Amino acid sequence: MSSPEDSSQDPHDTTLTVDESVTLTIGADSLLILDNRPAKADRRCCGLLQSKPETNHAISLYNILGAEVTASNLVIAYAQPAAKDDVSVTTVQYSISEKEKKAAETWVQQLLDGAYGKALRGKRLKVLVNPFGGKGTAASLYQRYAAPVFAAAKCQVDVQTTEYGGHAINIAENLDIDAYDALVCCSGDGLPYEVFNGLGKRPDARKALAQTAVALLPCGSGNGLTWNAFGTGSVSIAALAIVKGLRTPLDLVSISQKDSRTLSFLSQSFGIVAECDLATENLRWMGAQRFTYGFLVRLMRQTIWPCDIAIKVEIGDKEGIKEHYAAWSTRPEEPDADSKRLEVAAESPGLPELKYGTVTDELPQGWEVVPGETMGNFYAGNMAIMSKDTNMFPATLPDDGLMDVITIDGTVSRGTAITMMNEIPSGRFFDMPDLNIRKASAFRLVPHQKEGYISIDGERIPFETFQAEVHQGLGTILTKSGRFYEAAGPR
Ligand SMILES: Nc1ncnc2c1ncn2[C@@H]1O[C@H](COP(=O)(O)OP(=O)(O)OP(=O)(O)O)[C@@H](O)[C@H]1O
Repeated sequence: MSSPEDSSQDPHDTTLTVDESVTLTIGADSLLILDNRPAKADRRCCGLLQSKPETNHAISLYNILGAEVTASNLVIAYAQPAAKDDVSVTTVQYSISEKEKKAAETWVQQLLDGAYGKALRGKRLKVLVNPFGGKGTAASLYQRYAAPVFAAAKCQVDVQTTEYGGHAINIAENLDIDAYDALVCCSGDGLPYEVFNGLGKRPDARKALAQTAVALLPCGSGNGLTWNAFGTGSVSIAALAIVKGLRTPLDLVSISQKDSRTLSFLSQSFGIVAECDLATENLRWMGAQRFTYGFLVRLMRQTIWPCDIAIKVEIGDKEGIKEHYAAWSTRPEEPDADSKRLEVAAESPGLPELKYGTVTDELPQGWEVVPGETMGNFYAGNMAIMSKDTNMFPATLPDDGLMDVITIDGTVSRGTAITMMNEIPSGRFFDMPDLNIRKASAFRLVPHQKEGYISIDGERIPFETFQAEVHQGLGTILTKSGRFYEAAGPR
């Protein structure tokens, strides 16, 4: 423990005493502040003696955004839990003498090491704001809830408003990838979809996708990327998670149709889910409720969406999928995995070849043909949570090179369909007998009808044959823990 008289700090000493009798101790998970200063007798307001403010408290290290020694103060900025789903930036400040400065500087480094762990400090962020995302409030949400968090964490921020549909594709395609650590979208999942595709269009696509992490400040209706990466729908909590975020590889899926090839990061759907997503655009004002409303309306009609489906199945049974999830989630962390991935991407920077060709090629050998005459719901997921409380694919993993493919027959009773929908938040949905689920590396879907909806990450693509193929760990996102949100896994 150091005294105020000490002029230097033992780099392993976790306690610093400042301002005569304030002790600051860095614990395993939190910073403890014990303020033993007497209340100032002259702190009077309107003739009343003010009580000493409550300053003895613990601040979670995760919430510490920044700390610095200025000319005569030690200043610590942190995210303080505010309303139920928010944090706000707060600072504490203690005066320090010239003699105490050196010790304080050493202690600050120790505090920041504990507060940031393996996360990069002072990230350089390119922020894209979609003025029309969700309910059209992305710009004000950013200013009010995210900007102060980034500023307190000393992130370098470059904000750009998207000016037209597809603008984020152009921005990502032409981005100076060495100038930024992450591309942060202030929108729904539509902008990250464009960003992944913009990075994917570059001649150095693989390098750009490995180098540039993508993150989402949740300003849309679904916000799947934020839920999976950070487990929140709050802009301020997501901003804190971006500041503390760890680079995490993410499988991306190539979608080919005729001669086009695009990338998907979240999901591909055909049938009831695609319609709920795409045919309810006029109900944006309802927020996420529009998906549930769309589902119930379509369910009452009990529609089927006939198609041919062939799947390159890797794990075909639920127990096998759970075992795979458990084994993958508990595997030891490979040291230097991120730098090795960056090296590989720099050596062969182009987009990976398609292993299974495109829809114009013969169906590859060994794919399982799934009956689709009475298809009700075809839904493939690359992430677990599609929107708040919609843990649709609990066994997905960020970079196992597999996507989870769900099929539900359109002839199941309405009662069963409603029970299935109600059991999604609890996770019991996964084990219901009418839910077929496979882990796959590729699939092809041929619609029989002339018109309908196919949704890729919530974006509409032409209603015609498409093929999907996973590329293991091709993209990069920021997550809180290097994995998807902990609560999402299968029960
Ligand atoms: N200035 C703009 N004018 C018109 N369209 C825009 C503009 N900027 C972005 N877009 C379009 O907005 C769409 C993306 O919106 P966003 O990212 O908010 O996702 P979303 O999928 O609409 O969100 P959600 O469905 O979750 O509410 C993209 O299609 C994009 O091209």
